[in-house]
Amino acid sequence: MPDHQDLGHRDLQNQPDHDHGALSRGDFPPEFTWGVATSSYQIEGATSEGGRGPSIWDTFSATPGRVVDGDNGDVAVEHYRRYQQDADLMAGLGVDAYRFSVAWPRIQPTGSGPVNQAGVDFYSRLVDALLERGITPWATLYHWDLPQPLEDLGGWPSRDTAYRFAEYAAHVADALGDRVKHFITLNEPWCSAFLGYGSGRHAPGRSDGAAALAAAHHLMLGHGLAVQALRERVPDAQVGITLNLYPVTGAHDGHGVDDAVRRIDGLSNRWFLDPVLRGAYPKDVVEDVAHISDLAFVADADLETINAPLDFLGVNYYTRHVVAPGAFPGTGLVEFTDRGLPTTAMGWEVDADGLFDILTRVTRDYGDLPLVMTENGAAFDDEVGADGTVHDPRRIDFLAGHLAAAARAVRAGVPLRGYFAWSLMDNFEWAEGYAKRFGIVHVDFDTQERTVKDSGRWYAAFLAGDRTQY
Ligand SMILES: OC[C@H]1NNC[C@@H](O)[C@@H]1O
Repeated sequence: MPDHQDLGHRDLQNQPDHDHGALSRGDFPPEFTWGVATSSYQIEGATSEGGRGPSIWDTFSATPGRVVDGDNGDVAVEHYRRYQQDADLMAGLGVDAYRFSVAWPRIQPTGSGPVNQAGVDFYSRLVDALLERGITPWATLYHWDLPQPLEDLGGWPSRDTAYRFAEYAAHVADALGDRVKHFITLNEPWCSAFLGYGSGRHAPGRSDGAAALAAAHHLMLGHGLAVQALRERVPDAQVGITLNLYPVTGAHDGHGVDDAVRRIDGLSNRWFLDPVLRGAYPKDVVEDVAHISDLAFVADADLETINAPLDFLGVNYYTRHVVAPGAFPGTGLVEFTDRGLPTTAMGWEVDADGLFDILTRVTRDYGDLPLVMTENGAAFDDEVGADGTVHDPRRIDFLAGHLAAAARAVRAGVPLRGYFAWSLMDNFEWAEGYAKRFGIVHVDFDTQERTVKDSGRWYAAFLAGDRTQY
């Protein structure tokens, strides 16, 4: 069991803002884990095969107007049947590890009850395919595909869903724990709760602030209960959670900007970091949300359960939040703005310094718990050229710049233990459908042909020890 002491504020060595130059995997600790990441609904397809039940994303993407071009994950990139080919792709890239997610509706089609053996068998085959190629499996238990029948019973705003999640975690541990020793309980509970139940931009598409706060709590409660289930069944496992975290910067230094930064840092980062790593909700944010919810859903022992000791914190980093007080200062309204930096196809500013800032902040404020970059990458509009190659220099620049920032964080004292590029291959980008390509491997969605992009070749060379400029 981990025994990380919270060192409180640490004086991390200051580093120059930009140290352009050469970079190689030798700039990271020798035991550093290098991988690629995906998730079940985004790549598997075969949504009605192998006994799989419907998820909230099947329902959401079938609802007109919810997903660009009416796209859905029914076919995706056919990973369910092409997993051997995809494992070969990963071996060709030279990755140490592969972060995938287990689809709850494949394991328990209704979200509870006995396991669906065909679903268990698929992930067992996938794990064996990885191990045969010397690739370490990292399994995310929940990457947003909640079984629809559980949503029909109340979804994450309902406390019972947390208990169903712990039961599901136990089934996965029993099925895969003999070979899988790295588990991530949840991917980005902020998205599941606030996009799924707050803004409605993600499944199940509800817009109810109080429900979103209840969902966030029960996701974190499910996390804590799942950690217990994993520890009991796989005592030698490394267990963590993945949070999408953002450095938050004021657009200017005028009146009200500090409060805008505090509010957004609170709701984006501390609302999850504090319960999971400190066992308490941040008091200032509790006040910020008091007009939405009195948090009556919090039971006495919940925060102790949520604050389960972890072996690592997964950090997903894509960009920084730049904020300013809204049109009516003092009302708590905040506007998101930018700094005029180049953006990715998602409209997210490319800001590698933000990676350094968030990693050093987490270590400074939350102690020396090992960190793993469980996602980092960029969407750009890639095309296969007449010669069959995919030139994506901006993605190479993005990856090189962010790896340099990660190396800077390591030199500053951040206990960074791994990096997973998002994503292995182009896939279903949620409400954006297939219009946004994050892969280092291109997929022709009509033919399913995979083509390693220049960025995939670059990553493979980097992993092979080549030095790269950035
Ligand atoms: O938006 C890019 C990625 N962000 N984190 C969660 C993943 O499922 C997304 O594809």
